[in-house]
Amino acid sequence: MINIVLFGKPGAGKGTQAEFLKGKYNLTHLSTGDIFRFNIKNDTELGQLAKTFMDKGDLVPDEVTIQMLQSEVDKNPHSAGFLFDGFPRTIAQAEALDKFLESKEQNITATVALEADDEILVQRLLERGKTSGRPDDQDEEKIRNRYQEYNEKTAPLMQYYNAQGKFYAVNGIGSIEEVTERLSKVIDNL
Ligand SMILES: Nc1ncnc2c1ncn2[C@@H]1O[C@H](COP(=O)(O)OP(=O)(O)O)[C@@H](O)[C@H]1O
Repeated sequence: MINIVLFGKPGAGKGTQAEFLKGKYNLTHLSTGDIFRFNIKNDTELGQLAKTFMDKGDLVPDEVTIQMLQSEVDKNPHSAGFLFDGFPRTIAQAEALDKFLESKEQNITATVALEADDEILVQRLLERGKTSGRPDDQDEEKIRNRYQEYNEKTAPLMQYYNAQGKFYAVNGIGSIEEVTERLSKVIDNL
């Protein structure tokens, strides 16, 4: 069983790469962003709560996100492994995930980061915003706020996983296939 955290700044290509990796390694893909958006679309209680944070580019509170993620994992008891995309995003989430997996006699195998320059990513997101319909992609101020959230709350996770000897980084700039190839090399060597 392998459990991979796909790590990277907003727009780094996590969702795109996850689409390829989940099939290749037979993993259950859990994107917290996608799950929140699904709930917003269906106007659930969780969606209404998450929307107030997401629309501003703020993180959704940890308790809400952690609980949701755990229930998604529990919905897939026969999974051969998970690909976590957009989670964890804070140290509290990473600690909760470690504890939760430990209670199931599992752990995170590796965290793989997609690296890319902020200015390239902001342009990518603004481009995506033209067609995605995502309010958080359509306004440069909201995008900048997501980067601030990332730098303050998410970036420290690199150190967290590095201290566990589980952190790997690949260059996220290149064609989709090139980046998939780089990620696969890391995963194949785990
Ligand atoms: N693990 C998480 N913790 C808190 N909020 C989250 C988490 N995952 C997603 N979100 C919320 O959903 C938004 C969109 O997330 P995501 O789709 O992963 O987009 P991106 O990485 O492109 O910013 C985030 O800005 C945040 O508001």
